[in-house]
This record gives sequence, structure tokens and C-alpha cells, in this order.
Amino acid sequence: MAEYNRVSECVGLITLRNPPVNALSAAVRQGIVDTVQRALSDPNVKSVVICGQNGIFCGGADIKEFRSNMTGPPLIPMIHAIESANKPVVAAIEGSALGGGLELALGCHYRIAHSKARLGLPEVSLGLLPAAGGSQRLPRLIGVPAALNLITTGRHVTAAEALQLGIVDQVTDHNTVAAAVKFALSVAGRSLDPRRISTHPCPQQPDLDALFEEVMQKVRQSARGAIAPIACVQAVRAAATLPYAQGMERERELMATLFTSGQARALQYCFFAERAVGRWRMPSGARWDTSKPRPVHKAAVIGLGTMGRGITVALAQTGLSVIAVETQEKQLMEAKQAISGMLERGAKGRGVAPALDGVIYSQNIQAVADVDLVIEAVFEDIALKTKVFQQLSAVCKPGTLLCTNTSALDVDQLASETPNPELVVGMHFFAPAHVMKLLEVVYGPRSSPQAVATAMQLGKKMGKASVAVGNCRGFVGNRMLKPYIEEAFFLLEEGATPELVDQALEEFGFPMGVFRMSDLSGLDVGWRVRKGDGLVEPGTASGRSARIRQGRRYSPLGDLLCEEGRFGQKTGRGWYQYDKPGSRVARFDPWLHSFLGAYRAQHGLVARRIDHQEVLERCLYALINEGFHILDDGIAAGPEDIDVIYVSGYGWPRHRGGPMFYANMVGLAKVLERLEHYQQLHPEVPHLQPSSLLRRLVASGSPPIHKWGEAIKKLHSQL
Ligand SMILES: CCC[C@H](O)CC(=O)SCCNC(=O)CCNC(=O)[C@H](O)C(C)(C)COP(=O)([O-])OP(=O)([O-])OC[C@H]1O[C@@H](n2cnc3c(N)ncnc32)[C@H](O)[C@@H]1OP(=O)([O-])[O-]
Repeated sequence: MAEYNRVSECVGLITLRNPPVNALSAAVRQGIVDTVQRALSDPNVKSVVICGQNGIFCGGADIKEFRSNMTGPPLIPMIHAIESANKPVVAAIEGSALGGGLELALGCHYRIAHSKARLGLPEVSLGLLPAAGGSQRLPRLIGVPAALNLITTGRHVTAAEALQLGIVDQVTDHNTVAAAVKFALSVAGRSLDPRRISTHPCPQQPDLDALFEEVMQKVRQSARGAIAPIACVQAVRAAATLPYAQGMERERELMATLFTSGQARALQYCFFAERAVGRWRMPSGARWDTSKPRPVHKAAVIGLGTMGRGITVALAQTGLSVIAVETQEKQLMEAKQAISGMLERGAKGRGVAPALDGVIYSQNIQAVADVDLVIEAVFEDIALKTKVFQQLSAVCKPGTLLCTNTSALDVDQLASETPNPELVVGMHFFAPAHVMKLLEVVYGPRSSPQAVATAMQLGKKMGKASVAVGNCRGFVGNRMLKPYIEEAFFLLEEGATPELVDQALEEFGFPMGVFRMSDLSGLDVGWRVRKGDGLVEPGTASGRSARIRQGRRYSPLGDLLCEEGRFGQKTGRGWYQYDKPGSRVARFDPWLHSFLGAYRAQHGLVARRIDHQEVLERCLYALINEGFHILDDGIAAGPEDIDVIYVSGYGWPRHRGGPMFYANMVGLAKVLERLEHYQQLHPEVPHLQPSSLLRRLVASGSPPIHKWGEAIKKLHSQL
């Protein structure tokens, strides 16, 4: 797993071989130990170069090994042996040097990087810290502030930035290994003492205490309950204040706590889940690896409201040529200005030229005749969308893929209105579409695997976490959100306040609780949907019967607020009050509290004390329960799909892995028991009725989450 060659007569070249990213598995570590030993004991070898095969230096420790008992030589002494070597060791960095990979390079005496390489210590995003000496060597090399920035955010830096920071000694546009060999020859025989980073003190930093206090405060705020960023600050503090050996001991202690934490397990699960959703499969048996996407060179967006604009930007930023169609002239002009602004700002942030010429604007739908794929983003109205689809079917060249951006409408119904339903898929973007990571790719029973493959590939190109899901009301994300929001309304009726509910959810790790989120997105959105479903009635009736609609418990609280014109931030009033319409700082609103009191009195409800635990159990377990229904219905292929949707699109705290992972951590039997408990108390609430899949999983011994797929298949075959 590490190959040894002698090149240029006196350079020992060690090549890490562990595709795809040369992760430091036990075999690679053993290979490094053996080959370093061989190079150092060969009298003909004057210096050593370490590189990775296939254009990538090293992606770090092998994350898959973390789940099992670690064997093989440990990283720390291996890196220490390299640093203490009496011959210069040069790291030749191509592709990536991340985590343990960069720590290995920091143990080398010199680092040469290709100009396209990326370097970083991303352990924090896996719930860990750079614990092979990275937290101790990096601050010694580049100073405390820069090291804190890199280690607490886990961000990857370009080779140019790495050179500027002093992480690498040279950047090349040519063959990195050849440059490193040349460099290694040039430094052979030089004293290595100044190159052993662990022997240096950290560069002097004035007012160290104030700096750490400030960073710790910032990190605590943005961590939303994640523990790894805090441990990262503590480890760097050890580097700045303790001798190396003691700093290493502190690094080890902190890592030991993190390594076995549920948060590390959750974050590592997210890492693999994000990659697993790319290997999509449909109930028909169609799969990612047997379905070839169609090439997309030219795309179109129909309708340039908020969503259409964001989608146009996301497409143009991938380098595609985009036809942006809006029939209203004024809207078109406004959209053009807004899209150009977004493209310019995005390009500035990425240091590239804006793709302004990539977008052609038109008022005429005929302009899309020769595109390969259309994303329709007109107003959320089935009659209007149907009309647009019929026009598109008539205008577009044969084989053009027709995608609808919808958050709730029936993709099958729309497909059935076109002569080629196999070419139709849903693409549920989230606002703002050029920023939000999530994309639900919705297939119907007639969508062709090729259409799904094309939409999934396009999503990947746009940098989205794309998840293929079946067609149902609300798809996966919004379908699970419904019981969550309903439970929050019921809690208000029973005595909770928006502040209490939001605080419980924000302490859990959501960036915003359900009521602050509702104020942000607009209360009128849900009101319109409930009206369409025939649930909204005039607010004068009282008593229990007024709160049973369509045979189930219903809370009209949101409707009553809308009747008062309280639509949230945009009107300056909602569940909270705001300084003025459009303002973002939510403040306690005495009106709302007396309104809740009067509402409870009108309906004969007696407010009781509700604690955070109940808020979490009722809101989250109702949402999770819906997730089990979704799995049982085959709408999501596995728990990873649901979890990626919630982590990337709905603010579920990543360090809790996603709702299904969380259920697995809490214990399926516990989730079932609490749902049964609340269902007994609220029999008129169907979403508290435990899903049969949850019951069956518990009855079959609560298999761990990575075995749910097998268990679900087995349980289904027994039905
Ligand atoms: C004591 C220890 C201390 C130490 O400080 C701890 C660490 O180093 S923690 C580690 C710190 N390091 C990190 O956090 C870096 C994590 N890795 C990355 O950020 C990206 O993979 C990388 C940028 C390297 C390549 O991106 P890309 O080209 O888009 O490719 P891709 O992302 O699609 O991955 C391709 C395949 O490789 C797999 N795989 C990847 N890395 C690892 C790994 N370390 N291990 C195992 N497997 C890994 C990945 O699952 C996927 O498998 P599959 O079966 O095909 O789905």
C-alpha cells in the first residue's frame, strides 16, 4: 500500500497507493513505516519524497476504520519518525492533502504543492480534531490566528493560500513529483533542525488570552451545540501555551472524548450518507450505475420569479448556456437585473468572471425549441403548470427533458398531461435556489431512469446535495414538516409559547425554531395550502368540535393570525413582532400572548406547564414517525436519503446526523414508546400513531441504521 522506488540515483520515492483517495488505512501506515525505514537505512539515499498515486496526495485517516478496532501502526509515532529522520523528507502534494494527509505532510521537512491542490484539516466536520499532531504543528508553523481559522472551520485552502500562509514551501504548475525530487536533491545534506516543526515554539502573539476568549465565544455561537469546534480551540490553545509533548497529551485527551462521542458518529454518518444518496435507486429496480444521463449543453428556465431567478443563476454558474423565459416584460427586465447582480456577486466571491453572457432572456417560449432540458418555475398552480407543459411539449425538440420546480404539486399529474411522461421529473429547489444545497429530484411511476439520471447529474454539477425521491404530497422534506408544525401549534394550544417551543428547538441545534422560521417564510404560505385543502373555516366557532376538522385534530391558530394580517416578517407581525415590515429581529409580542390566552379561554383549554423535553419529543418524534411512513411507502430509498434532505435543506443539526439517525441513536424502542404515550393522550392526532415500519423494526430487535435497508426488504417480503 506504499510503494518504494529509488529515483535520480539518490532519492527514495514513496508512493501511497490506496484508491480512491490514498486514505491512511492500516496497510498504508504499515507501508509508510516500512518504506521510510528502508529509505533511511539505504546509504545511497540522500533524501526522500512522499507522494500519492493518481494525482492525490492523501485524503487523511481512513474514516471507515473508525468504526472498527484499529490495527496497524499508529499515525503519531509514524509521523514523528519522519520528522526525526536524518535525511530530508519532502511531501509532493497533488490533488488533496487533508486531515491526516496534511498532518503527514507537516511531519515532512518540506512541502511542494501543485497549483491545483487543496489542503486542510477538516476533522472538525467529522466531529474530531487533527489528532496526529496537526493541532500542535500547524499553529507552530503558521501562527495561532490562521491555525485557529483553518482548524475550527475545517476549510480547504488553495495551494496559493497555503503558500501565502507558509504551509507549503513551493507551488508548481508542472509535474509535482519531479519538482519535489529536484527540490529534495537540492536540500540533501542541509541541517534539518529548523525544519522540524514540533521543535519550534508558536510564533509570538500579543494578547493571547483575549484572542482565545474571542474565538471561543464565536465558535460556541456558531457551533449550535457541536462539541468538536470547541475542542479544536482548546487543542490550539494547548499548542500556544504548552511545550509540544504536553500539547500532544492534551490533543490525545480531547480526541479521546470526541472519538467516542455520538456527534462524531453522526457527522461521519453524514459524510457517507451524502455520498450514498448519489447511488440512487428507484422501486422499479432502475439504479444510478445502470442509467446513463443525457448530455445537457443548453437549458431553459420558464418563469423568472424568485425561484426561477435562483435556478437560472445556479445553472449559469455551471457553465451551461441558459434561455431564461418570462412572458411579462416588466418582470423580465427586473429579473435580468437581479440575475446579473447575483451572477456578479457570486463570481466576485469565487474570483472568476461572471457568466453574464451565458444567459439569454426572452419573452417567447418558442426560444426554448433547441434546449436539452427545461426547468419550469412558474407560479405554484397546477392549471398554469399544465398549460406550460403542454406548450413545452409542442415547442421543444424531441427528447427534451421537462422538469418542474414544485414544492407540493403532483408530478405524475403533470406528466400525464404531456405526450412523453417518461421525460418528466420534478426538481424541488429551495429558496434561494442558487444558495441552498438541497435538491429533491422527484420521479413518478413513468419517469424514465435516464431522466432521473440526467436531473441527478445536473444537480451534482450545480453543487447540490441531490436526492432522488418518489412522488407524494410534499415529497420527503415537506411531508415530514407537516406533523412537526402541527405539533408545535398543538403545544401552543396546550400552554406553550412560541418562545418556549423555539428555544427548545434552537437548543437542540436548529438555526431557527418553528415559529421564527414560519415568520421568515410567511404564514400566508401554509394558509393558502390549508385553504386549498378545505381546512380553513371562519374563526368564530369554539370548543373541541371547532378544532376537529376532516376527522382529526386541527389547530386554526395560524389561520387566525393570517386573518389579522399577521403574515410574519414581511408584515412586521407574526408569531413575534418586528420593528418594521421586513425587519429580521424577532421580539416578544404581548398581543400574541393575550391572543393565546383568549383563544384558550374561548375553546375551554387549560394551559399547563410544558417543558423542553415534551416539545422535542412531540415535534421531532412526529416528524421521525412520518419518515418511517415514507420509508415504508418506498418514497425514500433509505434513511440516508431522508437524513441528507433534513441536514442540507431543513436546518437539522448536522452533529445529530438527521432525523432517522437521531431515532437510531435515541433507540427505536424509546421513540415507539413515547409515540404510543402521546398517542394515548391525543388519540385524535393520527400522526402520533406509530408507523407500522417502526413497530416492525422494534419487533425485529431494532437493527442498527446501516442494516435498516435489509430489514425493510425482509419485512416487506414477509407481508
Ligand atoms: C488519529 C487520526 C487523526 C486524523 O487527524 C483524523 C483524520 O484524518 S479524519 C479524515 C480527514 N479527512 C477528510 O475529512 C477528507 C474526507 N474526504 C474528502 O473530503 C473528499 O473525499 C476528497 C476531497 C478527498 C475527494 O473528493 P471527491 O473526489 O469528490 O471524492 P469523494 O468525496 O466522492 O470520495 C471518493 C470515495 O472516497 C471515500 N473517502 C474519501 N475520503 C475518505 C477517507 N478519509 N477515508 C475513507 N474513505 C474516504 C468516499 O467515501 C468515497 O467513497 P465511495 O465508496 O466512492 O462513496
